[in-house]
Amino acid sequence: MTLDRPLTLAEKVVYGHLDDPTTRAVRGETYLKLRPDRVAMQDATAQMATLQFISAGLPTTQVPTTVHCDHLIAAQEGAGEDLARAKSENAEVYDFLSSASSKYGMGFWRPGSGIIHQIVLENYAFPGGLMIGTDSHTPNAGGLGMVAVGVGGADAVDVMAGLPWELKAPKIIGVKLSGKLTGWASAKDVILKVAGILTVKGGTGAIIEYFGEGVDSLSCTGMGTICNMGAEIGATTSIFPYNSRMGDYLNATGRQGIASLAETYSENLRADDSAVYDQIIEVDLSTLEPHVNGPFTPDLAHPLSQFKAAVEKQGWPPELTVGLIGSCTNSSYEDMSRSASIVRQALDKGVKSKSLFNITPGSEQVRATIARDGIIDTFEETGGTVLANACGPCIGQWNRSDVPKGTPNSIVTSFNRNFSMRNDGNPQTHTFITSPELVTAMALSGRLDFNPLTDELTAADGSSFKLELPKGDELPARGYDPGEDTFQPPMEDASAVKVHVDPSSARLQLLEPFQAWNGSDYEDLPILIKALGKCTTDHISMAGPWLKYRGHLDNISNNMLIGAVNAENGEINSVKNSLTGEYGAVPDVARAYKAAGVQWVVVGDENYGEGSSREHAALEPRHLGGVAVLVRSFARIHETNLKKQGMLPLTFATPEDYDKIDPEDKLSITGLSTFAPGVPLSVVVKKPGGVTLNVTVNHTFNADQIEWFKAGSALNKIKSDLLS
Ligand SMILES: O=C(O)C[C@@](O)(C[N+](=O)[O-])C(=O)O
Ligand code: SF4
Repeated sequence: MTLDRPLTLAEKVVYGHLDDPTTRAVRGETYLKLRPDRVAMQDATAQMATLQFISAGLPTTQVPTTVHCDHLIAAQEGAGEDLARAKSENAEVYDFLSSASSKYGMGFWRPGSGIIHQIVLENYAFPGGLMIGTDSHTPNAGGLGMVAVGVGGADAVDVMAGLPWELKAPKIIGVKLSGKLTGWASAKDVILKVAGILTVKGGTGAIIEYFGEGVDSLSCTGMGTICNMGAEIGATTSIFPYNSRMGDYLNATGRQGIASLAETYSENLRADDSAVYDQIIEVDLSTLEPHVNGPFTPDLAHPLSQFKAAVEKQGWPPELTVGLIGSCTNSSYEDMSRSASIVRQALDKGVKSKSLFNITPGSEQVRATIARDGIIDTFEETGGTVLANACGPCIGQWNRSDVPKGTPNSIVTSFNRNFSMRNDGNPQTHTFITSPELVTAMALSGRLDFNPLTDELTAADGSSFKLELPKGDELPARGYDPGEDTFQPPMEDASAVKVHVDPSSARLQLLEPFQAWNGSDYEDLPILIKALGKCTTDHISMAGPWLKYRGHLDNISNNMLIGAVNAENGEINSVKNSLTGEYGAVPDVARAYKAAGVQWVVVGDENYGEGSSREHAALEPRHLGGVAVLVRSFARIHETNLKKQGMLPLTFATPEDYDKIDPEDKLSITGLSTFAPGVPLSVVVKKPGGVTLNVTVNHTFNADQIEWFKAGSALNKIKSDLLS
């Protein structure tokens, strides 16, 4: 690609992976066909991706691919017991993924290995690379200078099948970092602040690229934290330029060769001096203070100095029931060692954690190293519970027993999301996000409004003391201890391997192809639900106890939209069946429509489908008879997932038109016979009294994607192309 302009780093990496190097890319407009270097899938999304790969009848993956078992391990007693229980409870799913990995040439990281994004950083990420992952926090690898993008399983299938991966050329938002972190501030606070500035939809369609002298004051894993949480502002991904901190991390994790290549070609691993950004945000690290974000949304940012007042004013429960450090966002050696230094200070004063305190190491390597270095002992000495190397409470895999469901309470985590009900299924749990260091300090005090910069703790002898600044090693001084080898490499000859799906299984179900479009407009469709306000993928396809059904489309569809707020009555999981006039659970009403041969639509608000890459949020409405989702705006991944599954993601040309539609209206989607890129469609809204109004709706389909819709799904199109 010959370009007559200076390039940002993100463009250098993206355009360097074009299928056709002559493509001329226009940011925000051109659909790029790209060739990723790698695919990573976590066990809760890999099942459906693998089932789609199997249904396409493809022989083996064409691109290096790994499967990571990290989401299905429920936290209850602690690492050993929880992992043993998970291996027993999830044996069927692990066997399916393990055998499919062998059969289709994928590496398999067994349960206990660690969280996908930490494993990727430790083993596979490299500066200048491009990868996709079936998890929205895939961007964590931006901490090693990679363009790493979260996608739905169907996108992964494209790449595993040897097809190019399609991405609309992103805008590039620059974040210029100056100064150096001081005091209690950490890398986490950079993204907590940026989230407050950009909000949960501010990064949609954009790559966030960090630059400036402040970059060099951040550790590699700290840069990973910042990139990881870029998913919370809807960013396609985030990326840092190559620097010595990345080199140090690559050397510490046995990748000296990559480090030396990156040093040699570092010019290509940073933006050109006069690169142009679509927007620039400046953050002075020297004045950056710690932040606490929440509750219920990751962009509700509170500088620590203002948080105590906010807790009081808002009436959030000030007692801190549980502090949790870890998750893919903050579970590095540096995170653990800095947190342990705070615990140690308190223990030396005879003070243990007043709140329950849970710790999830990011990987077996981190666990083994912090165990060797006495850090686990320190956590356990203060009463902490070290959980399995897994997602656990972050995704609701938490058999929580300290607080009855429905009880208002506050927890604080070093995670990346805090949506309602996400961690423990309790809508009254107020989850706040901050750095692991601050989580630890708050847990020691037992209070949500504890500020270590101003407040004191009481020592065992009754004296008061202030916590000193956290101290920790960015990398283990004695090197990493790899711990147990939990990796199953791809098999050389997998011809004898059988992938078995029991037809009577409750957790795995082979997929049936979706029906092709019938060539007609959609007439007088009922609105299954008009969702009000925030409707994330956790609202559309809840995780937690539903994670066990992620490989069984019909069973998991019983959680469809049960967390969405019905604009008609302000309730969740209660909608009117327009055939009977009775109210019922959303999935039940959808099944009643399907049984009656009635197709339906969903109406939604801003940033619909925010959050996870779980394509179940698109597969489920498709499976239960939905044909379109009409909203004010979409989150990127979810909009693509809806297209991939043959649904119509549509947006109001006039956002205020959302208010003109009432739940009992009937919608007709017209103009489909001339469905074309850039040509809006028209929705005829019929009110119960017979009044009708026309609403113009937009879409972002390109010509290829319109073929997905006509074929019934992208997979149907792939199969027909492969067979032709
Ligand atoms: O949906 C899941 O499988 C859990 C997940 O890791 C997915 N995600 O972020 O894309 C998450 O954090 O929501
Ligand atoms: S955000 Fe939570 S659930 Fe998702 S990958 Fe990270 S640790 Fe796992």
